[in-house]
Amino acid sequence: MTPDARYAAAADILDSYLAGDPAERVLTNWARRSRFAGSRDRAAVRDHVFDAIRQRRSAAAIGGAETGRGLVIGLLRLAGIDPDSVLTGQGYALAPMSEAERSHVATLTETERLDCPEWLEEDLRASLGADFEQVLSVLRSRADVFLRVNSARSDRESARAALREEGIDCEPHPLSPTALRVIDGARRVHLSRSYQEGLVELQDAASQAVSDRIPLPDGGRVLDYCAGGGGKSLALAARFAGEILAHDASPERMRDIPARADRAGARVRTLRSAELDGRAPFDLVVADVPCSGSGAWRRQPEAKWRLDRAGLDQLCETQAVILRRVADRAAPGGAIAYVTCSILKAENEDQVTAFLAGSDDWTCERMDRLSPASGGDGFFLAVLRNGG
Ligand SMILES: C[S@@+](CC[C@H](N)C(=O)[O-])C[C@H]1O[C@@H](n2cnc3c(N)ncnc32)[C@H](O)[C@@H]1O
Repeated sequence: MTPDARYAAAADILDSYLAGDPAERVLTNWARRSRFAGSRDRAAVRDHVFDAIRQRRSAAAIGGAETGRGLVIGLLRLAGIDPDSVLTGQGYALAPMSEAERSHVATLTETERLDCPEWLEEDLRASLGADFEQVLSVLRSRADVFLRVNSARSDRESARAALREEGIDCEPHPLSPTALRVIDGARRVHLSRSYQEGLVELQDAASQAVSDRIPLPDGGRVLDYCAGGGGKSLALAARFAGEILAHDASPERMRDIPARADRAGARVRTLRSAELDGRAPFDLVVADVPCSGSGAWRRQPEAKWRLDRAGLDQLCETQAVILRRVADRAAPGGAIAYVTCSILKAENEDQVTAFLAGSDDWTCERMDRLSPASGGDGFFLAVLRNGG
């Protein structure tokens, strides 16, 4: 495909996304239909699509329309590329710009320029304070790919050298002693020996930093209550000699955990909800709760535009319920590690304050906020201790 044809394909895919289809599904269907598209074409089209979604508001304003075509014109202008050089009408390129499109000039408001959802501006300003502009700007860019070195199997420099031999170039990242940022060869990671033999896992650097800061008990029982695919469970297992029990309200989300744990040589056992009471109490419960994902909008930009007030309120309610539920399962003297990948106070500090107000036996031992400006996703961690 020519570079112009890739932009045309992105415009079509963006039209379906704007009509309500998940971008990932539209991309997969497009790739199936487009046998002529090689792996480089697919990667480039995908990048255009997700770049446009990350910058949806500013690109629509600069492009003159919230359509696939408008977003592509806006995206090109934002990148300093003359749209006339791409919308040529030749071959499979988009049709040339009309006079109205060519002469469109937009003066963007600050929230448009920062791709901030209008309705959430006040909450984000209150949550981020002086960092509002910097964090929102960072969230408009692509996320880095990070690996976690499995410290039970290797050290960071040896893993880095093994990856280099397989054509994957990495550098250490300051957020965590196990974090490697992939500089080149990210698409080769899944097939690499280092990955398949459990030397490294894919995990955001800030997610690793959060796991590093969770205080593990000396022995005893650890429950990962919202385990999902097991990212936190596996990171903790590398530092913990005992068994980690993984649970999720949707057990199908944990289906990859046994294979991932085998690869890493980790002791992680999945539990069904009905089995929880029989294993309680726990010395540590990790509650990596469902949240807005606002700290990870770089990685999942669709979530930014999908979120609304009712959805956020519902998430906050679920988080409060989970906190109360896990508190009932913690041992005397035990801890809860409350984690979100949100940058919103309502899901972070406000949840901790509300929980402590209703729970005399509990205190907050530490609170950490990891900003997306530090290179990884935005995360929040509160360690709550039961005085017993
Ligand atoms: C942020 S994700 C977990 C990510 C995971 N810990 C990791 O590090 O890869 C939140 C998870 O919470 C689960 N969940 C949602 N509501 C829940 C509930 N009421 N109880 C337990 N898990 C829940 C979701 O299915 C989802 O997998």
